[in-house]
Amino acid sequence: MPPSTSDAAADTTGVSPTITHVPPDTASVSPSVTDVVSDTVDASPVITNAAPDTADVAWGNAAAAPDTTGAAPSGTVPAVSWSTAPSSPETQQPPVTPVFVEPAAGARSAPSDLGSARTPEGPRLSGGGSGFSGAGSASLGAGSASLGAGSAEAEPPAEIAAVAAEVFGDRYGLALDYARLLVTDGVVRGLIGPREAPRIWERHLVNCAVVSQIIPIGASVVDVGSGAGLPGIVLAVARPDLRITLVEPLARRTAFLSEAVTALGLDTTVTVVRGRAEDVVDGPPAGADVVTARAVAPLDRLAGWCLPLARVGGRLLALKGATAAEEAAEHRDAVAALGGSDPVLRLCGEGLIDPPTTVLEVVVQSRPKPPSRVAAPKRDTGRSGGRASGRGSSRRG
Ligand SMILES: C[S@@+](CC[C@H](N)C(=O)[O-])C[C@H]1O[C@@H](n2cnc3c(N)ncnc32)[C@H](O)[C@@H]1O
Repeated sequence: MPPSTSDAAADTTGVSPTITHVPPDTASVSPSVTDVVSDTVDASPVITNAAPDTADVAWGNAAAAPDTTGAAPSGTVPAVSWSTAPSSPETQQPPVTPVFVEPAAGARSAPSDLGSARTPEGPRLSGGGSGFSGAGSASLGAGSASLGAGSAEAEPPAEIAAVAAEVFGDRYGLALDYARLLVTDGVVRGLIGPREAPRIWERHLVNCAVVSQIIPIGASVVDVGSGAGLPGIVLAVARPDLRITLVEPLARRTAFLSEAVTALGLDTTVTVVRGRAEDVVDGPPAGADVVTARAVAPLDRLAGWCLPLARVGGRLLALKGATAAEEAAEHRDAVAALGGSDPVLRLCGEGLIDPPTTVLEVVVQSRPKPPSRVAAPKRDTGRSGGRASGRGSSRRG
């Protein structure tokens, strides 16, 4: 089936998914946005009691990222090389049991403390900051040696400031607080690569926020593999009407997420669950209207993890990179076998960012039958004169 529109991006030529253009907004700024995140901090000494990671967390631009080691197909997702080289301690731990992560103790519970950080009219491009890192927070900022420099980097560059203000609206100040957190504690604690700090807005915050264009009002959202909160916390910042669950298996990341949620005053709308997506399917995250994932795994595996977390009629929104269309075509059959629709390629933020954020949307159409079991050997009842044998066999007296 050819794309439904002819003005699709060049990389979609000849492949099948329908391409849907989300109505563009009116802003004229076209920042250069790419999907590449470079995180080289896996060796960070802050890693201690981390849960197991998987080999699928370093997806993306394998050629460009030294730590992707060819384990992942190139170009399947924004290349967030969050790390996890096979030798990482994170890979050597036993599986984790899903747990809810309590909000950080002592952190402030209401965003009102942020006060002057809110600038509904537009970006605050200078000023003393909101005192976010550390102020009233249990541990964010503690031990951070680079808050000053990081805080300066948290301001969006001029060319994207107007877009950021438009995308986040009256939550812009909160987005700025989150940016400040990412470029300070996020870097110090090894959740964000240092090189990401200067481009945190265009490559991460705005890139994720525009996906809210295709999320209905009041939706329940599960963000699988949130990492430092992308896109989950960004969506929570931009859209207070959403109820969001962040699912992330690594302890140091859920610790950061929990602290960030509390410090940003998002406790009432955001829940952090430590666990793998495939292990939380029987828990509260299940039955969601929308499941999001960015840079977590190729579409077939992602569908296997995420579709069971959505209700029938709910949707997986997989944030992907430039080769999304090819990935959709490659994995269409696998997704269908999992009860998903044909993936539809949706472009979010057109007219705001260039390139727009590419999302593969899959609707949950049915629940696939569980794999059939191998028939158990017939139990010998003894009536035929044969001998009952084997473990667990029994005779009636
Ligand atoms: C490359 S990072 C991306 C983080 C974030 N989504 C972003 O775009 O910046 C992949 C994340 O997926 C998580 N992850 C890997 N396997 C997972 C699974 N089975 N269920 C949930 N999360 C998983 C990893 O722990 C890691 O935080």
